[in-house]
This record gives sequence, C-alpha cells and structure tokens, in this order.
Amino acid sequence: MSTSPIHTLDKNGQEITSVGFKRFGFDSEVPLDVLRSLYLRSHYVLTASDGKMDDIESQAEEEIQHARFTQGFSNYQSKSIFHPSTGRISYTTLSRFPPVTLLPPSARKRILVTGGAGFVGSHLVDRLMLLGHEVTVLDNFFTGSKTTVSHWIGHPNFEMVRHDVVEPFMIECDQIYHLACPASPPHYQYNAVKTIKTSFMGTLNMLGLAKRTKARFLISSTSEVYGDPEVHPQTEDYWGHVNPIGPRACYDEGKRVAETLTYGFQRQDGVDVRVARIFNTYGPRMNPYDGRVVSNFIVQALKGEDMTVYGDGKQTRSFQYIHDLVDGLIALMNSDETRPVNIGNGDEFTIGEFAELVRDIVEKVQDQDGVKRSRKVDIVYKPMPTDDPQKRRPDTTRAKESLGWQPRWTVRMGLEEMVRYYKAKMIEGSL
Ligand SMILES: O=c1ccn([C@@H]2O[C@H](COP(=O)(O)OP(=O)(O)O[C@H]3OC[C@@H](O)[C@H](O)[C@H]3O)[C@@H](O)[C@H]2O)c(=O)[nH]1
Repeated sequence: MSTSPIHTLDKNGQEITSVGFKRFGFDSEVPLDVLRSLYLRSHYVLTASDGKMDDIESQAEEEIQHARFTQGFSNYQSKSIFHPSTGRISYTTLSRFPPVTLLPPSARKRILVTGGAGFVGSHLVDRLMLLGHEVTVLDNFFTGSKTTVSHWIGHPNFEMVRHDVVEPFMIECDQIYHLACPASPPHYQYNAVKTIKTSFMGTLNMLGLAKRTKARFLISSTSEVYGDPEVHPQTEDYWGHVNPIGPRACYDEGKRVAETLTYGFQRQDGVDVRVARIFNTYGPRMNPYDGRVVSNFIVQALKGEDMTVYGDGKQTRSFQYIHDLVDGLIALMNSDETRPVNIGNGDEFTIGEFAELVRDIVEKVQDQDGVKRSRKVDIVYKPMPTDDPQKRRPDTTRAKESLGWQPRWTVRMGLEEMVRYYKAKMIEGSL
C-alpha cells in the first residue's frame, strides 16, 4: 500500500494545497489536508476473525490507508468502529477537536447556517469553524444528517439545533447563511407543498431574523431559477424560463419567490442581503441515494451496476466541486456585491459524456487500488423527467469581477476525491 500523499492539480496544473483566500477583510484560507481529514476517512473496519475491538493491528492498517489522503491530520474525526460480523457500529466521541484559529473577539463572528447538516452546509460549517468563528447550525434533518458535522459536537464554538425553518427562530448573530431546503429533484418533489413552504416561510423567517438582529443575510438560490433556459450560458440578468405548474416548480418557483422576498426586505427594511445562484455542485457527503446524477453515476459504477442516463443523454450540465462553491459563498457574503451572483463551474458536459467520464475515473481508482471488476459497467437509457432543463452553463463574469472568484478544481480532480470517499463508505458497508 503506497503512503504517498495525493496531489491535486488545479485547472492550470498548479498543485492545490489550500482552499480559501484573504479578501474583503476576511481570511478564509485553510489547508486542504485539514479539511480532508474531516471527511476522507472511513470507519474502522475490524478484519480480525474474532472481531475484537482491541485489534490494534487491523486498526493501524486502516489508519495507514487513510493517512495517504489526510497526511497526518487523521486524529480529528471521531472513530466509528464497524463490526462486519454483527453489522453493528460503535460511535466514540473525540478527545480533542481539530485545531481552530484563535480569533480576537472583534474578528470572531457569530454565524448561523440553516441547513448546516446538509451536503453544502456541512462543508461551509467545517470552513467557518476552522477559521475560528462561532457557528450555530439549524437543521430539521429531513435530508441533512447529524453525522456530517458530528466531529464538531461539543466544541465550545459550535451549536446544533434541530429546528424547521418554517417556524420562527430567534438568536443573536452577525451573518446568516440560509441554505435550508431539499435540493435534489426526487427529494424536493417528494413533498412539493413542503418544499415551497420551506422556501417561502423559511426565507421569510430568516429575513425577519436578519432584520431584527441586523445580521447580513445570504440566500442559496439556484440555477433552477433560469428553468429550461433560452439563453446560453446563463447570465444573472436573464429572467428565466420556468414552467410554474410543472413538477419542478415547487423548487424553481420557491427559490424565485425567496429571491423576491430577499430583495423586498432589502428595499423596505434595509436588510443587508446577498444572493448566490448555485449551479450543479458535487462532492463528499452528498447522500449516495439522493438521486442526483453525480452520486447516482459514481455509486452505480462502483457497485458494478448499469449507469442510468435519462433521455438521450444530450442535455448538458456544468459541475462544480464543493470547495469552489464554499469559497464563492464566503467571498460573496463578505463582499459588497448585493446583486445575484452565479456560482458554478463553466466546464459543460452532455450527460452521456459525463457518464463515460465517471466510468473512466471509477475504473482508474479501482485499478490504482488493485480492485478486480467483474464486468464493464454499461450505460443504459431511462425516460427523461418532465421539464428537465436541456442545457445549463453559468456565465461567471460577475463573480470574477466583483468577488475575484473563479473555480479552481477540475471536474476530474473533484470526481476522483468523491470516488475515494464513496469507496471508503462501500468498504465499511454503509453504501
Ligand atoms: O441517474 C441520473 C440522474 C440524473 N440524470 C440527469 O442528469 C441531469 C442532472 O440531474 P440532477 O438531478 O443531478 O440535477 P438537475 O440539474 O436536474 O437539478 C439540480 O440543479 C441545480 C441545483 O439547484 C439542484 O441541486 C438540482 O435541482 C439531468 O438532466 C437528469 O435528468 C441522469 O441522466 N441520470
């Protein structure tokens, strides 16, 4: 087993060793290895035949495997010991938390993250915590999971509250990242009325809180506000092409009305607002069964199942890696830009091409790790969902000009990391 660290190269072939930046008086830089240590490690798997928990050797072997990705920072994730023979898991608590920056009180912000136990929210929480801020997570755990932020539970700078944003919530804070809402099409269509209620009532409640506390408010809007776009690539000035009565409308129209509310509070009440229109994003901690294309394809390919392309696979999407998105959200929050800003990666693929790319990367990782495949995974075609947008690519000129932000991760590098994350989950038996 090689113990050499992974090298992640950006779009210009430069090695990525940290994420974040120092801009707008806010330092958000964090070493990539530290971040990775918070998600790129599987539970310990006991391989000894008697399954005793004190099998130091087998634990040490798992430790070595993961040290490759975490480069010595692996001590800061709670150890969860999985017993394959009984299918049981023992959770432990941390004796020491990951080190966080010690900020003077004047620089330390009280930050509320709604949906902080979700995929995007948990990565944002990791970053804000490591930077030394005080973070409160609000989540109803409908699609989020406590395990995404369990490594911070008990930390004096961290608080987690089970709460549904459709009910009012009061807290003193300086910044609100309002991310709470199911985001995958099968999830948000599962209970369409609840989705639109979450977008409307949740945003209303959080804007009310921002008004009362004078906190700066950032809403995670979406590329779905452009619907099935007639303009390509999409600029923020485009008003969109949304079917208001179709199955996607609960999300698309929900986010559109959330934006309307946001600018209503800005005009009427002087609330300090930021609007991020997030394009397709992927990365570790995405629920493997949430039904979106990246998680579906990787899980299918890893399991040796057919990969399901919907329609003829000619529709396009542009995929950004989670760390780029978090950089963009933090830049927007701390900048003076109050207009909507697209945050996405311009590398556009047809879904058919993307399936082949994912298959290649999964095969590459399996070859590197000496995994034998029983067969080559096939690509199969399924019916196209109603109102599925035909093409999507962000125009990110505004983000570049006003935030100095541009995506750094290539789709390939991000996919490799995500494949390794799911592969570790598969080994431990939770996938
Ligand atoms: O298994 C699958 C899943 C999805 N797809 C296709 O892949 C494309 C992307 O689908 P996803 O479900 O990942 O995401 P969509 O682009 O449809 O919606 C997303 O848009 C942006 C975000 O706000 C949300 O995360 C989500 O609504 C679609 O054309 C879909 O039909 C497949 O071909 N196979």
